[in-house]
Amino acid sequence: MALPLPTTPKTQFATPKRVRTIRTPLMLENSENFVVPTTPRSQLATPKFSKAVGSLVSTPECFNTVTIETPNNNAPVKRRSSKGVFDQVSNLTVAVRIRPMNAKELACVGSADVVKVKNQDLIIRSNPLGNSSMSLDHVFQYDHIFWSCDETKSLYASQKDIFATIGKPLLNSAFRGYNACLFAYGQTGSGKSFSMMGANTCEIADIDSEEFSGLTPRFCRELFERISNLKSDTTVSVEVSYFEIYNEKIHDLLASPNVINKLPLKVREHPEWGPYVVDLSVHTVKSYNELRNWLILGNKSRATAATTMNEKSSRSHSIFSIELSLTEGLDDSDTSRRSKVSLVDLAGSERLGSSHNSDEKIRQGVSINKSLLTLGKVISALADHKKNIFVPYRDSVLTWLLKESLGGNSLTCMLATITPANSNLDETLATLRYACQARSIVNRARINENPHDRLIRELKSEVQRLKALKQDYERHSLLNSSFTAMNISNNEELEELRNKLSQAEEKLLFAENNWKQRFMESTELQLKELAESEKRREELESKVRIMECADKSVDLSLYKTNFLEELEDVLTEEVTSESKFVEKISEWCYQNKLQCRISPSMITIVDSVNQKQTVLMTKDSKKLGNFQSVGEFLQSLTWTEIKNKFRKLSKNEVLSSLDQIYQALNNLQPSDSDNNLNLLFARVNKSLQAFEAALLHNINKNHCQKTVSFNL
Ligand SMILES: Nc1ncnc2c1ncn2[C@@H]1O[C@H](COP(=O)(O)OP(=O)(O)OP(=O)(O)O)[C@@H](O)[C@H]1O
Repeated sequence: MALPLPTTPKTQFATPKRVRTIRTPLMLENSENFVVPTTPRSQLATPKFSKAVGSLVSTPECFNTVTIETPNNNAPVKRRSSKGVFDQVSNLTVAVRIRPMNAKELACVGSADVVKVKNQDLIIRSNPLGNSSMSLDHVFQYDHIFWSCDETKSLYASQKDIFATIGKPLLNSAFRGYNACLFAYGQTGSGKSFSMMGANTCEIADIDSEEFSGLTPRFCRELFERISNLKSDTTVSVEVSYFEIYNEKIHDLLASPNVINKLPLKVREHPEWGPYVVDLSVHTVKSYNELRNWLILGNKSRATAATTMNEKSSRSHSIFSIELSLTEGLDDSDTSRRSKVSLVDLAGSERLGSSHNSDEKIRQGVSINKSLLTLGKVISALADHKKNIFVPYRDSVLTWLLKESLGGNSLTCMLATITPANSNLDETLATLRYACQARSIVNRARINENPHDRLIRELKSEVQRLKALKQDYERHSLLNSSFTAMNISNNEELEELRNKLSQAEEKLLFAENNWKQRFMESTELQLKELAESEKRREELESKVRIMECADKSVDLSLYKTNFLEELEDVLTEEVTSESKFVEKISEWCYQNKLQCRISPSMITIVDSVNQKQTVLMTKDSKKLGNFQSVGEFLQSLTWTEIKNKFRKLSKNEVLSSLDQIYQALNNLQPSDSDNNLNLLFARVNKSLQAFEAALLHNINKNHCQKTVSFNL
């Protein structure tokens, strides 16, 4: 689309603040191909916006105004570092894509294409005072500018070109073990989803179409192509997850249908791996087709809402993540690397006021803006490069989750999408300035690998480097063999190099041996544990076998017991002849008022009235059968006279003795706290009382002899 021919401004005007103004001769311009300044780049650098100078410039008739909006030259330039903590320190790669004008934009009264790409410059022409006779050109520079407005022109950048320029380098990085992130930023309808996913994100044919397929499917396709070309001893694992952030809430786009739309997921931060989504479903994929199915499923689940700008405009931020793990080698010297790739399609960045939305959409817009607003704050804090500046990553879910991708352990690319229509000029300028600022962000990426692998890899590359140097020197010294003086110095350097090389080789050998040793130790330990658990498993299995066997073939009914039956048996057990004998004797004694003392083997019968006693053995029970009655049997026994050694006690004496015992017990009463002793005393007391009662009850008084006898 041709730019309108600018006419020379007649009056002085104020250049917008924060931009440096230079003057371009108007004579050199034409409507087709206007010319941008040929000033060397270093001179064109614009100071940072925050420190930028505003100036009032009087523009002569023959000049049009050009503002250079590229970030200042003090921003860190791309650099690599093989030493130190980080493997790669580099600025965010920023690319801009311009889509063709759509029917609606073309139909606008006075519609015009205000975007022009010239060499490395992106030029936006504006009429600051709404006056078509005055124009202001904003010149921006980025790492890549993709002009996708007319495919018949050579400048045209197709989906394939875009992937080749910004997608492939990230894929290369992922295979080397770096985290990577690609995010699309721009106003609604500017082509973010088209660039990231394709024309129609829910159809296989479109996702795979050579013409329309976007960055994400191309990335995944090439990922599996490369995997298929890897060495056969490489073990690969690919896991994918897909979620959206909608109204600051996270929804899993790949969760099973019964989980979907349930409670939003939460973000947590792991000290080593950074922020992550808790309980997000992760799916292992073995082929591109499998992965594409998940991608389409996720795209279908995305929340969409119509806006005035784009019928199916997405109001959510979506993040598709791929985790790639590679282990090379099948023996003890294998090395493994892993990387996480995040492909992010942000929601439209336009200001809320520019779309006429319902309340719900305004609410969505507020949340979307919160995330994008925080993204803006994060980008400006990171672009500032001041030490200890606070970066508000945690102020929104989006920035928290993108923390590693913005100024962290990741190689990151931002794709800013814009429309060429003059009706979107403000949004376009805002997007481009945002993108400019993002260029200053410096990421510090590390290869994600185990420390041993890292050490060995670094030493190997050092050995390679030194070997190459040594060969160079040797070749060099051969060529110059005729120059003795030079030869001497070369020899010295060669010697030094040899030393360095042998030291590095020694270190490498040591590290490899050390690693092998540790590997063997841990393998041994694992084998031991395996053997232990195998043993336990066998024991358990054998127990199970025994139980199964017992269950099948042993008749346990024989061992069944019935307690009540057994008790009954005990109670009804046949009384032995001896116990019957003891029973008969004691009964007879009781009836005839004789004392009968029973012990296990003998019975002593005392006739206290006649002062006689006899002893019979229980084992003589059979003798009872020879007599008519127990009395007869007892009379047949030998009775001996009782020799009374004890003085007979009077009742009073007995009672007073008991009183004394009670008294003593009272005096000896233990303390309240000694429960066991108290219990014992209570029992003694009770026994004494029982004894006393028994005495009184069984007393026989003999008034003639003034004696009492106790029948106990
Ligand atoms: N480079 C392009 N070439 C042709 N058509 C394009 C291009 N970029 C975008 N479009 C078309 O423009 C329309 C809007 O694009 P897209 O849906 O990608 O915008 P978006 O920025 O993702 O919007 P939203 O923020 O609402 O998601 C679509 O119909 C898409 O096909």
